[in-house]
Amino acid sequence: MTDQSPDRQPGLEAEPSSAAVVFGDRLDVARAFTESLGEHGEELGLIGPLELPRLWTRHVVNSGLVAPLLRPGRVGDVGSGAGLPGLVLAIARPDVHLTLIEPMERRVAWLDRQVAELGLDNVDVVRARAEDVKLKGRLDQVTARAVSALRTLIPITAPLLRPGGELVLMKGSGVDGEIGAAEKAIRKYRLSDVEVVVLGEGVVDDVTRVFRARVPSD
Ligand SMILES: C[S@@+](CC[C@H](N)C(=O)[O-])C[C@H]1O[C@@H](n2cnc3c(N)ncnc32)[C@H](O)[C@@H]1O
Repeated sequence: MTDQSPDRQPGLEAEPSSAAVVFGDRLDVARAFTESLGEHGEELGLIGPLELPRLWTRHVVNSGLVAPLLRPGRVGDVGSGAGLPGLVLAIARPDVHLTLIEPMERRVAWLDRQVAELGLDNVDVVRARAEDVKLKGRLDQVTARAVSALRTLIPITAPLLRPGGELVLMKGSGVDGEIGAAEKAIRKYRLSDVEVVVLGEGVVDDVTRVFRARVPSD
């Protein structure tokens, strides 16, 4: 563990050494975001009262581990909430454009404020549900975390992808069961190259799992 910020808020997890591995030269921006989320997240209803002591590892580093799966292009993050993983990925990957799709007004206001305060020019925030957002068939990749089970998440995320686009959906240890329950949706949206990618081995104690799949190119 390293603690770069002796003034950090009481209760906020000290910065783990994995943060430097994941964020590299973007660590200062990730640190500013984490400190701001630690300071305001609970009062704004963005994180629960138990999250401060694990904010870095369970949320920020966990989200940032997905960054190497993104390709330069346009990525949509469905249900960004506090900015996980979308805003964190925008911090880690300034070469990728992130569109954060979030229906709740208060969360959208938080995301807009963070984009401005962190000086990010590769993010836009759209207040909408995934089902209603005017981005059908436009995105190269779609991410999501803690929005819903795959069997309901695939039908609201896959339509946003351009032909040949890719789902990059963060999931917990029950992902294999979710894939089984989502068989019908996987067939309906003709997903191919379905795999579970495990990220962070040797870097963090709790690995991150991603459901990755491609929609047809035609
Ligand atoms: C449990 S929170 C998770 C937030 C964040 N992704 C995270 O990992 O902390 C679920 C978020 O998804 C949003 N959401 C729920 N249904 C949605 C939909 N149909 N389209 C877009 N966002 C949705 C909610 O407003 C909420 O911010």
